[in-house]
This record gives sequence, structure tokens and C-alpha cells, in this order.
Amino acid sequence: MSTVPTIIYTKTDEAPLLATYSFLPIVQAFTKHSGITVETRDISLAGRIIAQFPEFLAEDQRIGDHLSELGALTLTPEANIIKLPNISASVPQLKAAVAELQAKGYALPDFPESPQTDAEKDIKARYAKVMGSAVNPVLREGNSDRRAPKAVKDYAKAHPHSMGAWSGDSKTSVGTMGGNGDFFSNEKSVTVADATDVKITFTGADGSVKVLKDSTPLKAGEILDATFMSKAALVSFLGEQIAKAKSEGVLFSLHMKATMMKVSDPIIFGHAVEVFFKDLIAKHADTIKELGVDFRNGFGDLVAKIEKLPADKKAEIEADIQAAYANGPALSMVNSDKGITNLHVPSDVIVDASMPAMIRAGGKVWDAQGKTGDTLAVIPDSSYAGVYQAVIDFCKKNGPLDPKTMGSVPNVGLMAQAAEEYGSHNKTFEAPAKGTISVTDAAGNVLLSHEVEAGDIWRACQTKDAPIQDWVKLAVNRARATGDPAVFWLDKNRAHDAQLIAKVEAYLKNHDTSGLEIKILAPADACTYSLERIVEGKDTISVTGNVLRDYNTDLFPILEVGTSAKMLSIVPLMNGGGLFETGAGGSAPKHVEQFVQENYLRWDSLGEFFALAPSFEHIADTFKLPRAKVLADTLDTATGKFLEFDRSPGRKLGTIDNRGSHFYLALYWAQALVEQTGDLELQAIFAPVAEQLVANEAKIVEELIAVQGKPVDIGGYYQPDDAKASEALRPSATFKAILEMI
Ligand SMILES: NC(=O)C1=CN([C@@H]2O[C@H](COP(=O)(O)OP(=O)(O)OC[C@H]3O[C@@H](n4cnc5c(N)ncnc54)[C@H](OP(=O)(O)O)[C@@H]3O)[C@@H](O)[C@H]2O)C=CC1
Ligand SMILES: O=C(O)CCC(=O)C(=O)O
Ligand SMILES: [Mg+2]
Repeated sequence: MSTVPTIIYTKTDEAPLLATYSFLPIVQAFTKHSGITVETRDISLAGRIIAQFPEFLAEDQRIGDHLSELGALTLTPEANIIKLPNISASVPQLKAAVAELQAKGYALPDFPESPQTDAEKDIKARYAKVMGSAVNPVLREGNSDRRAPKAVKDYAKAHPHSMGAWSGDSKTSVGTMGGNGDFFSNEKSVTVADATDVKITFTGADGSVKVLKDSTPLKAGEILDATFMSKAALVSFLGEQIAKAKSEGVLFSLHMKATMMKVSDPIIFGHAVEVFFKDLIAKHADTIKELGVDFRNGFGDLVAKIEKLPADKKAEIEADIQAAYANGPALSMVNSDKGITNLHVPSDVIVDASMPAMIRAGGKVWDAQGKTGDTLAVIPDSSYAGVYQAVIDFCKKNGPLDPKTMGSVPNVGLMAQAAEEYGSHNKTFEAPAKGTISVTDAAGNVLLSHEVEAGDIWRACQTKDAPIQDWVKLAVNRARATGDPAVFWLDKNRAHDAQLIAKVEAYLKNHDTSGLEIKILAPADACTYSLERIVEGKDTISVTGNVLRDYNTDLFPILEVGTSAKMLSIVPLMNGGGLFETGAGGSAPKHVEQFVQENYLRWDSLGEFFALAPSFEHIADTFKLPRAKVLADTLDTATGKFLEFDRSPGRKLGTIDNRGSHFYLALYWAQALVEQTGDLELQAIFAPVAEQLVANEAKIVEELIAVQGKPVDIGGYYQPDDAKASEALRPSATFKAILEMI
């Protein structure tokens, strides 16, 4: 065990990275006399790309594989990681990041779209390692406990965020395939009694055999599922939905998770683009082929590549694009000013955040004119789509939820060791032809098999037993700690869930559940049950699998407290370490755009504050370091005061932004350190600091606000220049000087 208490503060991307330039120096100053070391590790997209290609780069450009290092650390009891959100890159983002780094002098290889040689295949495989959700599954060696702290709920009740109106005649609804060839309907699941190693094989109708994955070790008691989405069913479903949106006069929107489901969902996304623009694509098939357009990267891939065409050809295609828009249903927009539609980039619209935002807005999305309208929200697979329909039905009947009075739905999520769908990407395949895909164990027994057609998307998912036991324990602990009902969102009619229910029922018996209300309900029913309670101001713990963990921890926070940035998000690692995620949301790309345009950062760091307190507590416990507990308690007090005085970033220029909010946190933290009497040495150290911060409040705030309103250069998007970014994010000389006193 390491002897120096160390917090690893992750260096990530976009808005959280910008916030780090301002906040980390504060954390380092406040921990300086505590015996705690605060170090960073670079898990940004740029850092992860660089780490893959050492031999292409100069010595001083190389970065070690910090992600693997942290992955190993999560297996140890002293692991203590503050994990900020990072980019889960789609192909367009990956290419943009590579281009930026190349322009900065990094001799990285281009991303090979269709690799031919072994060397190109190796390069593509290395890039594949950093694509999509490549970070979280490595670090999440524990299950998740996400909830809105009481102070945040109280704040939302006192300062309710806006909620769009919902009327009974809203035409918004969810479109999903249902029992028609989707993942839900085709799922098969087994629990293996003994450890084994399974092989995934495709056998063509012509008798040819291809091993898709040679080895997947399973532990005793592990659940293994397999399922597929029929391409034919999907394509015909998408055609129907597009026609339906048009006939109902609502905006068509598609909601996928192409980042986390990085193999299956870009394929589905690509089909949606191809169906929507069917005539255009048929008419220009040859040109599209020549240009090497890949619709899995979104319609934007075509829009970008036609730039290379001669002017007349380009104009012809552009006119046909306009005709396609005019012919189809109106498309929901990501950015109507720039003409970016829902189908442009697969990572622009991500279901966990996009559906709650739509629901919060009263069932509305943006149209091409910048107005809002009702939508047919298409979520092809029906495993979880019903949850959103349940919320929509509830709001249509009862009107919008009221943040002033509503209860809460915290979440206990099964995610350790890449549980369920989010661990499926290395076991997801597009069927090469008509045939059978089978999973056989080490003894040659067929565990699962499906008849597939060319293009069907087949996937297998694993869920280990130890994480399930840990998850059940965590659920019981939360129910005991709160007295609230705990509902397992599991559907006995779904193959995987049926296996899980058997385990849940067995493992609940290992715990004292007397007096606790524990239920198992199918997801949509569990959602309705929780909503019926939420309007009565009651809390209901949602105990879910990995995907619903992701969905629910944006859905309920966004409705309850306006954003998932304010969530406490703890991952008690199974070997005793702690992973403290900051909030439950992402890296807020649009905040960066605003920052570089007008030097204003709207990012709210409450998630970071909430993560840091239990991180200190973990150190206090693990290293028997009372001073760490003092830091935790005083930070808690400071965060409470921060909420009470409403010091989160404002929404408009001229108010304090992220940097000002950090100043106030520092001020309140210093004051709390002075007010405590348990550690007199710390009290003495922080007395002059608190005094200086109070005395200079007006000056510091003025210095922080003075820089707003003009563009600012941070020297890069994916890899900002540290010196420039640090200067931009720490514009108050007075505040800096006071921190240096510590
Ligand atoms: N843990 C992780 O590493 C996660 C990473 N991601 C990644 O983040 C990127 C963007 O994902 P996306 O789905 O757009 O979701 P985001 O959560 O980044 O953005 C959705 C919106 O949430 C609001 N928001 C989120 N966090 C904050 C914050 N701290 N302060 C203020 N507002 C906030 C903002 O909108 P508003 O105007 O409504 O306030 C923001 O535009 C992707 O690359 C995705 O893969 C996503 C989720 C988790
Ligand atoms: O890892 C990712 O890509 C996103 C994670 C996420 O959305 C979540 O855990 O809530
Ligand atoms: Mg999420």
C-alpha cells in the first residue's frame, strides 16, 4: 500500500478541463499543509491519443498511458480518484483531435477509415482504443451511488429552475420497435454455473465458419446474454417513423448513445441517416462512394466531403439536400443557426441528456427556424424506451413536475466490471451474411445462438456475479440509510432481467431487510410508480442496471434540480478504493464555445465540490488522517454556504462565472477552516487567508468580471495550451496572490 495519501485529480476535456485550470490550484493550496498529495493524470482525448503512439512522437511529446495506470490503481484499497467527465469520442471528434495535434507538430498517423495494410490495421486498432466510452468502463471497478444531496434539493425548492409547460394535447411521443426484431425481443440469457471460456462463431448459410471472438472468459455465476437487432426490421421501422413524423406534423428526432454503445449505435445511426436521405443517396450513389462518405459518422460526413467537389456538382447535391429536407418531416436541430441537424453527428445528441432536456422543455425540441415544436423521439430498441414514454404520459396527464415540491429518485446502479450492455462493444458484430451466430463454452456446448441475416447487429453482454452481490448490498444499505423504498427496475419478461431477478431474490436473503420496502418492477412501471410518489414529495431509490443508471441519473436530476452537474456521484470500488465522479453529466461542449467567444464559463463545479468531500473522508479513513476529515467537513460547510448564497455561475455576462464561483468556494472554505476548532494549526494557517479573501472580495470579483465579453485564446480545443489556459482561467492577480500565501 502506498504510504502517501494521494488524490488523483483527472485531467479531462472541454468545460471540466477549463474549470480545472481554475479550481485545481485552489485544491492544491488548501491541501498543502495536510499531508495529502494532489496529483493529476491525463485521461483527456488528446492525452489518450498521444499515449497510443509513442514511437511516432518526439520524446518530449510523449505521454504515458495514464488511463491504464489508473485502471490498475482502482484495484487497490488506497485508490482515490476524482473523475471529471471526459469526451467519449465519435469518429468525427477523433479526427478533429488528431488534426489539431498534427497541426501542433505531433506526427500522429491519420485515422485510416478503411485500413488495407497490417500497419494501417494496427493504427486503426489503436485509435479504436480511445474511441467512444473508453475511460469510464476502465475506472468503474465498483457500482454507482448517485443522488442529489439534500442541500441541492433544498436549493432547487427555494430557487426552482424553469420547466416548460406540458399540455394534454402535446403530440410528443417515443417511437420504438417493440416486439419487432429489436434487442429486447431477441434477447437470450444464461447464467453459467462454472467458470469457462466462450467462443463466438458465425456459421454462414453456406457452411463457412468464422470465429468472431475466440476467447471471452466467464467466471462462475456470470450472466451472459446475446441478442440482435434485425437490419430489415430496423430499416422498415425507421421508414415508418419518418412517415409518421411527417403525417403528424411533428419534428423527427433520433436519440442514441453512439458514444457509449460505440459499435452498435453508430450502425443504427447510419441506417437512420440512410433511410431519411434515401432518395438523395440513391441519386448520388456513385459520388457518395467516390467521396468515401460513411453515414455512420453522420450526415455531416457528406456535408463536409462535398466541399471537395467541383462547384456545379456541389451545388447540385446541395439543392437535392434542400429538397430532401423539404420532402421529409421537419428534422429536430442541434444548432439551427448553423444548420446542424439531429442526424449530422452521432455524438451531438446523446439519449441520456437529450431526452430529459426535451421533457424538461415540455416535450419540445428545436426546429430549423429556431422555434420549438413537438417531436417523435425515436429510440429504436424497446428495452428502455418505455421509461421515457412513461414520463411523457405522466406529464401529459399531470402537467410538468414541480421542482419546488417534488421528491427525488436517487440511483444505485450496477456497473462494476463493465456490466451489461456497456461492456458489449468487443462482443458486438454486424452479421457478415445470412447464418447463425453462436456462443459455445469451453466444452463445446452451445450456450446461446441466433439465426441472423446480413447486416443484423448481434451483441453479447456479460454481468459478473460479484458486482451483482455488491449492488444488492448497496441498494439495501441505501434503503436502510434513508428509509425510502428501493425499486429494482427489472422486467421479468426480458431474458437478461429474469436471470438478474433470480440473483437479486437470492442475494436479498443475505441482508437484514426487515422493515424495508423493496420491490421489483418492470422499468416503465417502476418509473410511473416513482413519479406518482415524486409529486407527493416522496423519494424512491431506483436500483437499476448499467444503462438505466446512465439514463436515470440525467433524467431525474435534470427534472428535479435542473442539471445533473449538481449530483453526488460516488463509486465505492469493490476492493476498498474510492472513485469520486463529479456530477452525473458530461463535458458540456457548448460551454467551451461560449468561453472562447466571450470569456465566460458557465460550467458549474458543484459536482467537483461534492466529489472532493468524500474523497477527503476516504483518505481520513484509509490513512487514519484526521486532518483530511477536517478538510472534508469544512468543505461540506463551504458547499452548503455556496448554495445558500447562490454562488453558482450565472447565466449572463457581467455575473460571476465558473471562476467567480471557485473564488466564493475558497472564501467559504477558508472561513470554515477558521471557524472549526478541531485542528488549531490549520485554523491558524487559514486565518489570514480568510481575512484577505474577505477584504478583497469586491476587488477579486471585479478582476474576474472585467475580462468577460471578449474572445479569449486558450491555444486549442482538444489540447489547450497550459500556459494560455491557466492565464485565461485565473485572471485575478489578487486571488492568485492570496492563494500563494498559504
Ligand atoms: N462521466 C463522463 O465522463 C461523461 C461524459 N460524457 C461525454 O460528454 C460529452 C457531451 O455529452 P452530452 O450528452 O452533450 O452531455 P453534457 O452533460 O455534457 O451536456 C448536456 C448539457 O448539460 C448541462 N451541463 C452538464 N454539465 C454541466 C455543468 N457542470 N454545469 C452546467 N451545465 C452543465 C449543459 O446544458 P444546459 O444548458 O441545459 O444547462 C450541457 O450543455 C460527450 O463526449 C459525452 O460522451 C457524457 C456524460 C458523462
Ligand atoms: O462514458 C460515457 O461515455 C458516458 C458516461 C455517462 O453518461 C454516465 O455515466 O452517466
Ligand atoms: Mg450519463
